[in-house]
Amino acid sequence: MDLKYQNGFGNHFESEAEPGSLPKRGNAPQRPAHGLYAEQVSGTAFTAPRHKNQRSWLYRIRPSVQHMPMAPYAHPRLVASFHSFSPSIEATPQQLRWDPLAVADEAQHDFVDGLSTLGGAGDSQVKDGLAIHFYSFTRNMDRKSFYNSDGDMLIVPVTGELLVRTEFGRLHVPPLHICVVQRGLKFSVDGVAAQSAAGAAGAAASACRGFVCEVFKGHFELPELGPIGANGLANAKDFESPVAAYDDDVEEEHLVVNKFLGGLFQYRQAHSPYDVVAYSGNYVPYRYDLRKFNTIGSISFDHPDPSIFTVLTCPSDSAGTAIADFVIFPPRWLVAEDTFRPPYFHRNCMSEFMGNIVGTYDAKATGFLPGGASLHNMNSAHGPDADTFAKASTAELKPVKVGEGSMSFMFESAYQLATTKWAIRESGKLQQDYWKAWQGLEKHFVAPGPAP
Ligand SMILES: O=C(O)Cc1cc(O)ccc1O
Ligand SMILES: [Fe+2]
Repeated sequence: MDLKYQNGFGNHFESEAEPGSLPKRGNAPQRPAHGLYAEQVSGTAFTAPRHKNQRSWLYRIRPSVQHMPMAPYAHPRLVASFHSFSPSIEATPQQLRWDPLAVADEAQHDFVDGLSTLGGAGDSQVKDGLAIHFYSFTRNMDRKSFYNSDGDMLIVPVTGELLVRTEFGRLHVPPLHICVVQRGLKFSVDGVAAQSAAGAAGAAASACRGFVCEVFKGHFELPELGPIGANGLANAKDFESPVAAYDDDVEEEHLVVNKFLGGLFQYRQAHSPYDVVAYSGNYVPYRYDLRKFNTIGSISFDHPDPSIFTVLTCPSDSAGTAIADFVIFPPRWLVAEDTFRPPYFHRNCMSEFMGNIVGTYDAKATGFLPGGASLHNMNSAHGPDADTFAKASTAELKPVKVGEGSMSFMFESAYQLATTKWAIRESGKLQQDYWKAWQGLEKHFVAPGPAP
């Protein structure tokens, strides 16, 4: 798909779909060019520190405020309250793993209706916490648009190429890419095959599936590099933001769905939300190709912690502690000497939700399938399964490339994650025997005899 992008993470971008649409001076001239309306969208408080401050100016055909009254919008599988006593929640510290997820009646769903909450923590009302959703859809959103007042959404496609239409222009997001659409920005998620099938409005050729991490506070940032130095991990230059583009059906009626305080609301308007002819600013959606990640690892001994695979982090107020880290496990060389090379046995004070996009993951010989997921909640012990342990304990330690053609990811959070009833019961995909993955680990200890 031949779309144009502007590169750079957190840049102050400028883009015009029609030349001369941006003001020559300042942001809010008395009469913007071409009869456009100027509208600011804020991503941080007006008074946020300058290095954190995010906002964009949109030059659009009609202002966003021109719409009909809001009304509730029903959604069966979106969960907002993560207290253990909430009727939608079934929380457990048990290690959990799911076969590839699906939604039984997904044929009728678009992206918004096809969201199913797997779990989360915290509360959007006071802007702290996160939610993890699975999405699955076979229908385009057409003249339906979505914006989230609860937080930013990081979208990880597993099956199906996405075309994400936003107020800022369009992003092509196939599997092995991710995109982030921030709080308050309108967007529509379609399947690419469906979009390009002229005349077949609505129906998609095949199901699109993937995962969403929604963060209720702040925004995703690039992680600190510390002693790694000025380069490495995800390079800022590889993040791509859209160029301005506006709809040709700007005068048609559109439905807008808003996620607010955990619930959904809807309104109609007699014009497209994708009527932005030009924009400038640093609050702009972006995509990233995971294959561009510069993977760093041990070249001596020991297995480094997976924080070296952090693509993006949404920090909490506690330094180095994330509301959500987005971590990936790309193909990489393992060369460490005298080392148990796969992920170690561990008990983490952070919660680890993982998904498999493609291939096999080096800690699990079987059972963690593309489209599947796992959750090792705070303090729940986990690590290599018995087969992986047996193989890695005796493997010849020559350089090996692991995960050729594979990609798994993790949303790691400082919060305890409460799972939904949908995730535990209704999805029908929870593996009941996951606990057995570690039961084959044998006792190898032999007490040393008394000293001679
Ligand atoms: O549990 C997991 O599979 C994720 C993970 C990977 C790793 O290399 C080290 C620690 C860790 O939690
Ligand atoms: Fe782990």
